[in-house]
Amino acid sequence: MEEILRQPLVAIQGIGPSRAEAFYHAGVASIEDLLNYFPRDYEDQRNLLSISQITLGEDVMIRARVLSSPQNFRKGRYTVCKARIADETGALSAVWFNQPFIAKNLKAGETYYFYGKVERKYNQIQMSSPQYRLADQQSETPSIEPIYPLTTALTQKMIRGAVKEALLMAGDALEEYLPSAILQRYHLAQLGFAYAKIHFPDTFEAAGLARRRLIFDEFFIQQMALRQIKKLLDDETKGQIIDSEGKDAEFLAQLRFPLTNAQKRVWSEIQEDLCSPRAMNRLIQGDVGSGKTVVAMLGLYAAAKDGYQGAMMAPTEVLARQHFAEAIRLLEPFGIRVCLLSGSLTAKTKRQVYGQIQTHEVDVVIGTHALIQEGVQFARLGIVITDEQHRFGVRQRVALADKSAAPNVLVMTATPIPRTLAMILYGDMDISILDEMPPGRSPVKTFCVDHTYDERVYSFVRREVTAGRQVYIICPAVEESEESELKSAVEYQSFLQDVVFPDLKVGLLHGKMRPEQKDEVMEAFASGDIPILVSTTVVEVGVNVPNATLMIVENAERFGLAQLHQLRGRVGRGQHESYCVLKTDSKQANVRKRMKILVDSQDGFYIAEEDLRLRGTGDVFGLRQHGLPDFKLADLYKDLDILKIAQQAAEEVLTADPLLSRPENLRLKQKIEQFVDGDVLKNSL
Ligand SMILES: Nc1ncnc2c1ncn2[C@@H]1O[C@H](COP(=O)(O)OP(=O)(O)OP(=O)(O)O)[C@@H](O)[C@H]1O
Repeated sequence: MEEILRQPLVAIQGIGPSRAEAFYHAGVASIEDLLNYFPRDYEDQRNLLSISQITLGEDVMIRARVLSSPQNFRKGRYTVCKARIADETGALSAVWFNQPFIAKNLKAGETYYFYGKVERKYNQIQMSSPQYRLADQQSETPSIEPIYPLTTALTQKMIRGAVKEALLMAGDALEEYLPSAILQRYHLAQLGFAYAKIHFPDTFEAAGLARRRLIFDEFFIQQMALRQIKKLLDDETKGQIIDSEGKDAEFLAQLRFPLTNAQKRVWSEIQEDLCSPRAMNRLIQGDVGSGKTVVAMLGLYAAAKDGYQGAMMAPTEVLARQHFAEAIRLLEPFGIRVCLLSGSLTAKTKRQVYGQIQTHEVDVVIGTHALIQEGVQFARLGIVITDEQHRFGVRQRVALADKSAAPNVLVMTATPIPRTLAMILYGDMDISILDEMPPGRSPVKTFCVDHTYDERVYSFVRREVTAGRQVYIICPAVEESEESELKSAVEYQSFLQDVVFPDLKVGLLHGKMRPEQKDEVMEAFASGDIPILVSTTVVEVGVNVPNATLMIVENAERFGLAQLHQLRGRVGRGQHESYCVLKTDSKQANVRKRMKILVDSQDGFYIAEEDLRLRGTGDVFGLRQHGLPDFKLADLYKDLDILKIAQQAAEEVLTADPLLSRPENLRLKQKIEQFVDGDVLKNSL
């Protein structure tokens, strides 16, 4: 029955290849796509008024005749198209901005329906950018009409007509697949009703119910899929059992500090996972500087001590080196053999290292992802530690689970993902949170200034350097072009070196440098040889130089809030008072607002929530990178309550029928499989 949904658009009467192509450009290829091409708004034609009845400031529908041919004229940066329109009770002007083609489409003497807001402008009554369509001769019943997002070759009329046909054709294919108990408990509309009414509602209430049901479905199917996958992994993986109970004392004794309570708690959660036969699949979420590295080292230590190998993958070469140095310091004293797999190794050395890994001559391998992904064979891999951007895909894990023994996987993230989002992104993982900073940290004092403060900022830099501290100066990547990113950091470094601080060493770090060069600079900065480092965001994640106390971010408006929070996290990592100066010349209100959030708060979770609130889910600190599935209707911020019931419902359905083997759940099961196989989750798998 559902085959009908997969039919191409040409199956719809009246849609030929060229119109199908126009739909294709709007992302609509099949009948199902068309049904899921939701209106962005509605026009309320029930509210058909005569011109004399109009209340200013409200959206209204009028039926009016175009008096004379519309005219285009320029006004500043805009092309304005203006038409006089009238009914029996009065006349007004309709105006459109930057849509000169309207002048050709609207015919003088014809009668149209116009829908839009009527306002008084320059002492004239005018309707701004109204939707319009030719009034049919036959008498029509007034209705609520959908307004779809348009692309150039499509009109509202074409889409409305096609959707009407598609709904008729789909008929039974939109049969309900949710158990009726769930529909009743959560007051959800039937699926068929939802599709019919989201497109052509009789009332706004019906449209609301339809929307709620379809948003529920988006969340529900996604949650069900993640839970199914988690369950599959839980049931089927035969994890490597690493018993570290009571064996960590000597490691802990060598640390220069006791673990924070949060670190202790998270470590014991990991220990529990490690000694269970089910493979660990855990995410550690910790704000910048909360001390994730030492927890990772404990994991590697435990694995090595129990006769397993461990791998830790870092997102950048700089970070891999830093972790490697830390591993040498913390693990080698216990006879644990550590090696670095880095892009800068010669092919010969690499082969040697591969051999050593295969024969278990090394216990812990630290590297960047590329190398680990090259298919390094481990003799006895017990634990894999990675970062969130490169978390093992679900598919990879399922594949690993198929083998005799699956490694334990620990994913670390410093991105303060709001909890609600974390549940969506990582619904297939267990989550541990490091919600405590090591003692002795004081907040990084943050200021936002414009270029008129340059001189003062330079003196501030000098003051910190004179006091023996170090400074980062971050330059933004400029407009996607890597060339210009490189240039701006390079130019600024030479300006600072030659003109402002000729007596001090100003280092330079950017992604285009060779790995050895980057290492050299990072090492020189870490050891204090370079007091001032001009860098691109290469230092964003994880770099740890506790003596650095001042960070200056140029063009701060170019960075996302969470990214700025990450960058700021490079200072304030030691005992000294630290500062962050956000430089921007932007006067835009939203930039000011965003900067103020950082000036006022140090709490990554709060910052992320605010970012989410200010921006909606459009591009919350690059969520795309996290593989967040695209929701068509759902908005993570506004629809949280629906997400919550979707989670409850998923729990309920799976508790009653864990394998979805009951006949009434058959369609649901198919839907989930389709979802997992299909495009929707592709990114996060
Ligand atoms: N319990 C602790 N007490 C005192 N200092 C600690 C503690 N744990 C970690 N540190 C120190 O805090 C600093 C930050 O730790 P680490 O680099 O592990 O942070 P992180 O969570 O990885 O941060 P980021 O996300 O910024 O990389 C390091 O200098 C580390 O030695």
